[in-house]
Amino acid sequence: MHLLVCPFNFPLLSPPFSPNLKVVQGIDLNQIRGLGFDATCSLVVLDKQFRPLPVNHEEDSHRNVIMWLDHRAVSQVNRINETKHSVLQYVGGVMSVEMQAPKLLWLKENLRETCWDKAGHFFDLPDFLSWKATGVTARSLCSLVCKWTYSAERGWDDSFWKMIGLEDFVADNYSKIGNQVLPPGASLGNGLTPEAARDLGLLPGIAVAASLIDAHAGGLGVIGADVKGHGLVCEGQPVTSRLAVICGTSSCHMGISKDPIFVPGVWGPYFSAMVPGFWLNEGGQSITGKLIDHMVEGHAAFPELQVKATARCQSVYAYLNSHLDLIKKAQPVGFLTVDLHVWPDFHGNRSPLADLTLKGMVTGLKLSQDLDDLAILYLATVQAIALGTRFIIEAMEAAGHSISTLFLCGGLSKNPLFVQMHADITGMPVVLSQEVESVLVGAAILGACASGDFASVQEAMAKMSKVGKVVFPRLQDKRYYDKKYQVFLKLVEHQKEYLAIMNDN
Ligand SMILES: Nc1ncnc2c1ncn2[C@@H]1O[C@H](COP(=O)(O)OP(=O)(O)O)[C@@H](O)[C@H]1O
Ligand SMILES: O=C(CO)[C@H](O)[C@H](O)COP(=O)(O)O
Repeated sequence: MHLLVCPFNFPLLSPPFSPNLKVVQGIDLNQIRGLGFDATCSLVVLDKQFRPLPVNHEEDSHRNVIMWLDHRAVSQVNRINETKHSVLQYVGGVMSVEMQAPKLLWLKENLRETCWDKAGHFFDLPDFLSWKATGVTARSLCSLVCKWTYSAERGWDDSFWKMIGLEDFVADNYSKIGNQVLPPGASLGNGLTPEAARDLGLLPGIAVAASLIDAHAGGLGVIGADVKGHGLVCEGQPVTSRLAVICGTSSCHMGISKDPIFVPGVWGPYFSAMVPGFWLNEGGQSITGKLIDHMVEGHAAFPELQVKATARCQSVYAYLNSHLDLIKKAQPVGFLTVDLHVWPDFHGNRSPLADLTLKGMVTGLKLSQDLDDLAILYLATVQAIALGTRFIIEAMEAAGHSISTLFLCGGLSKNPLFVQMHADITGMPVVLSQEVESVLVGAAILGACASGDFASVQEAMAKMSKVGKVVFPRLQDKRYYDKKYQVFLKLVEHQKEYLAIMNDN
């Protein structure tokens, strides 16, 4: 049996459906039984005839997607948060500017005639993809619960939409944002339409699953693996002791529980939004991989790094890691940042502070800007991201989670330094999957459920997620990282003090 996975981790224009067909090269198409989608939670806007509508003042309908990390709707989200509506309890107490309600309100307030009045369908990107494949407009419970304030138990809350000025959705029974909701992995309609099959180079009628947001697919892809024989504390413990960390452009920290846990500043609790029957809390850092790229590529020594890495046929990150090994001498590599500290919120803080006004900070810069400086700044950035993970875990544990093991996936999990720093700084073992692209495993799990090959998502998770490597923390370095963490917390405290000084009249 082969399962096709189609990840779309980027916003795309509505038509045409432009897949990467390499994934099925050399495979007998008759063996492809199910198709699952995951994508970032970007907002796709279509008119009543399903044609793209512009989400910009230039009226360019080729740009009909508001990307997840777009922070245009700051005023709208502030007003939504001021309502203190009870649905906000289920998004960590504070709605993020990256969710869909503020973006929708922005469209209504800013592009009334060119977009809002003409709009027929607002989709989360994963739901757009499953609609495009099947013609079925049903939404996934995952996207609606996590980004649109839908409750798995109570459905839409009319009073919320009325209170924030989007009563339009209530009046038409939510037809534009979804009034048919299916659990991730449920089979959609008659499967792949002939038109989509032609576009994708697949056979019509294969099962297509209700989709997942990318981070949630990553969570499914890793969290249920059988860990026997790896010497892990989580062996024999409930799955709720595992935290899936999906780290790519951003990082998402997915923890599950049997009962709802309210963690201030951490999204959720969301019922059945990832693993059916479990509540999900989702911590996050809005930029992580993007921040590392930004720090490295913006440094004066980057051109020299590129030349040297290319000469060795290495990625810049592999080169930097080996360079750090050279300059560390006898000490552990992490100790190179004793006087260089980074606060990583260059795009605001998602969790646990839920403060989009926070900015990045670096302290300890010198006049020199050579390759050693670049490598050490890169290390301090990686450490800052790992310290941010520790900050999120502490908030989750203070609220009732009990986490013992991290399961990492996403582009950053290919970086051994990033993985080791997460182990050392959190003090927890890090499990990497056999399949590096675990987000795709999550999408394949959906396809396998839709095709009926597995009776439940849990069964598919247990069979399809596999442990690869385990990285243990260097506990002898704990004292050093505890001190780094103390400085980390001071940085944000100081940033708030600066703001207070500047705002004092
Ligand atoms: N081989 C690698 N070594 C180190 N870092 C990597 C590697 N590949 C990707 N990355 C990092 O991962 C990030 C992208 O992760 P990815 O999961 O592909 O992104 P997305 O979240 O957008 O799907 C990049 O920003 C980069 O910092
Ligand atoms: O909010 C999300 C998950 O809930 C986004 O989809 C996610 O953070 C985007 O991630 P990336 O660009 O790293 O794939």
